[in-house]
Amino acid sequence: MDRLIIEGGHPLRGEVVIAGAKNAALGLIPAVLLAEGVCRLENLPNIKDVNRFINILSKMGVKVERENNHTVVFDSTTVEHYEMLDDETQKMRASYYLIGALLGRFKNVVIPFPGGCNIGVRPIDQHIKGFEALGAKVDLEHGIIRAHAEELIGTNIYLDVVSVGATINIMLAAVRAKGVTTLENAAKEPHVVDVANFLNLMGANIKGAGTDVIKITGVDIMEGCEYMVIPDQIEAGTYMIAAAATKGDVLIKNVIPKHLESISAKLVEMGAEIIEYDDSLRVIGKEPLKSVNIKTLPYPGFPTDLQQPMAVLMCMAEGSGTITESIFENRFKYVDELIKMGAEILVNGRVAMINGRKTLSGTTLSATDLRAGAAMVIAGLVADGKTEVTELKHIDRGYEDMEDKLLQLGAKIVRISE
Ligand SMILES: CC(=O)N[C@H]1[C@@H](OP(=O)(O)OP(=O)(O)OC[C@H]2O[C@@H](n3ccc(=O)[nH]c3=O)[C@H](O)[C@@H]2O)O[C@H](CO)[C@@H](O)[C@@H]1O
Ligand SMILES: C=C(OP(=O)(O)O)C(=O)O
Repeated sequence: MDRLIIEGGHPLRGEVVIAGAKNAALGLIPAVLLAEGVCRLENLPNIKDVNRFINILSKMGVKVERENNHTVVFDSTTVEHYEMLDDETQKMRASYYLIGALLGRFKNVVIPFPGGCNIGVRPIDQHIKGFEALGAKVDLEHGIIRAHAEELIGTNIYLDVVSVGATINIMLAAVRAKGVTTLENAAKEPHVVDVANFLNLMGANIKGAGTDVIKITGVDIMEGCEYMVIPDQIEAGTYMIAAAATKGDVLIKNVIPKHLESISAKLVEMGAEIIEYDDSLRVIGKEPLKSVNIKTLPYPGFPTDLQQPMAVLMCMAEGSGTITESIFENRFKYVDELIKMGAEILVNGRVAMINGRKTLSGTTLSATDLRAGAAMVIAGLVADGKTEVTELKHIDRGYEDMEDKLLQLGAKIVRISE
């Protein structure tokens, strides 16, 4: 099993280029199944989940041509399969988008229940409610999801919870429904907008993505197109936090600063300096950092995917603060790992109270999930002595070349492969 060995105490300095967004790419890749033509996606992040999804499509009969590590051409015109019970499909969360895309294309789909980070129950009832409202019959038995529709018919759908996955999934099916679908209480994340923009370029008619009411007028034909994935808000936020935590000075390139406002605002409140440019951000870590209170919320609120790295930053600050996790009910498992380093964190239900103590001591840590893994790495960068991070399979699902990027920034980090 691979592990990272990190020698702490070296401020990050220099430039880092942010990859395409994992959670946008994972919506765009299945969307190519809706095109009667060739789609070319640029700026795909070179991460395990993306490569896994590309392989799944290839096994389904999509012709896949990799131009390079970040650009892939997909031709799904000859695909006939709507059943994908492969093991790989259940290893990732985003395989749930095959339901919307295959219902849109074939009115039929058979896939296993999706996997992904173990951060809560993660039901898909809102996805199913949406598909059923569009006219599909959905069965979930023995861990297999089967959905079928004679025809999909546009309708009004109100999501009971703001769900990124349900919003994108319902859009994927509704673009090929007859008539108009109005999706209310929709998620507004940048990746929802990215998938809507891609679908519109293919010929769909989606209005309102980025607001909480999305109107989708079904179309009969969608064509191939070329599209570039947006930069990863969460990867960018991770390096912003790492720069502030190590008291470094990092220019974070290829970002959309607007998508990072909630993170920039918290870092400034803590005392870091942020300079915004058109498509980059410079983060200058300052001493002392003050603790803050954070509540995770759907976009444009503070993203749940960054609360773990933020917890490490709050360990390095003066005073005490809280993190309230309002999206997932079990996203504090990583706290036990930080406590091994001497962190003072008390979790009570959805709230973690963190006493900043400005030092952590290196030890062996397990990346319990993807963003916990990022938090462990940042903890290693700031800790006294040596930290070893195991279970890198989680980090590899969502961060492109993390150790190389950190090495370029002056971190002392090495991956041991076994
Ligand atoms: C592949 C991908 O894009 N993953 C992201 C996606 O996950 P995912 O799509 O799973 O997250 P959702 O936005 O759907 O979940 C938000 C909340 O709604 C609940 N819920 C969701 C669907 C449903 O049918 N019923 C229900 O109750 C969830 O349990 C959770 O409490 O958005 C999350 C929230 O921004 C991010 O942390 C994940 O990185
Ligand atoms: C929770 C995440 O991923 P997934 O939904 O793919 O498990 C994440 O990206 O932080």
